[in-house]
Amino acid sequence: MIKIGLLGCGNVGRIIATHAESIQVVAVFDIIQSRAEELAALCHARPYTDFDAFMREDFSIVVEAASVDAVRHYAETVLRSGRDIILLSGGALADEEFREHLIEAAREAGRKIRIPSGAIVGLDNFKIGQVSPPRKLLLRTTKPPVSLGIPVATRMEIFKGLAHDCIKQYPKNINVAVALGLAAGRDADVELWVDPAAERNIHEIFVEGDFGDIYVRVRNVPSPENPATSYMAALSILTLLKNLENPLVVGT
Ligand SMILES: NC(=O)C1=CN([C@@H]2O[C@H](COP(=O)(O)OP(=O)(O)OC[C@H]3O[C@@H](n4cnc5c(N)ncnc54)[C@H](OP(=O)(O)O)[C@@H]3O)[C@@H](O)[C@H]2O)C=CC1
Ligand SMILES: O=C([O-])CC(=O)C(=O)O
Repeated sequence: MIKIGLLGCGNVGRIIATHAESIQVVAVFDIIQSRAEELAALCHARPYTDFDAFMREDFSIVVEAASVDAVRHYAETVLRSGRDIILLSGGALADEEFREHLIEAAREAGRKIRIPSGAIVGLDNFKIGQVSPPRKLLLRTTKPPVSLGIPVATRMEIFKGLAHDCIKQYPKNINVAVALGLAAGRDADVELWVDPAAERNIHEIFVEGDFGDIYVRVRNVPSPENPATSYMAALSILTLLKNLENPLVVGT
């Protein structure tokens, strides 16, 4: 059974801890002690607020479900300790210098950085953009006011621009845009909308290239404990973990 260390004991961390069937959560880490203790009790793991002590535990993979800042602070140490890392806050990799540095650390340590599809779908075949660059790559995200923490009376566009700028302003809401760009091999254009009529977190992806065109719409149920985060993002991590050691690999 794969042993994991869980970095971040919030909404996604809790879903992973309560659905950990094909994995063993050995240790959990959060800056808030009560959260770490509560989650550890759920999955019979050991709780830590001291990162160095957490890292002394016996696990082979760290699952990050914390924040863009946490990735910047801890990811390199994880890789250099000889562990793989799964990043849900993949928006941290929008910073090209940091990204290259982290990839180099992974290469030197012989480890892997994994970015799950998270709250969108189809990341595997958006990778065709690395072979045949798309003419258009746009993510239009629409969330309810509660997800963005922006109370509005009517539908409003709150950002239009490139993913690497959007993630700086909305680090808890648009990691998906950075993941899409990393898959497709170029920064994605982003429109971020807040809509009081929306009950779900909606991600629409538009791609055009030599292959033809794609339109994907995902209508995600917000997580009850953190409406900014779609429930599907947690399921995506659980699925990645379930398949890590499966000899049958489905998808590009
Ligand atoms: N790629 C994707 O498709 C998606 C990515 N995400 C991202 O996944 C991450 C987790 O989501 P979710 O569980 O809903 O978020 P939560 O805010 O519910 O949980 C995150 C937890 O990690 C803690 N934390 C934050 N920074 C650090 C740090 N530097 N060191 C230790 N603990 C830290 C938080 O503490 P505190 O509350 O005090 O900050 C909180 O307890 C977020 O960054 C989110 O934006 C979410 C959905 C989709
Ligand atoms: O969960 C979502 O819908 C997307 C999200 O928060 C993110 O990418 O950070």
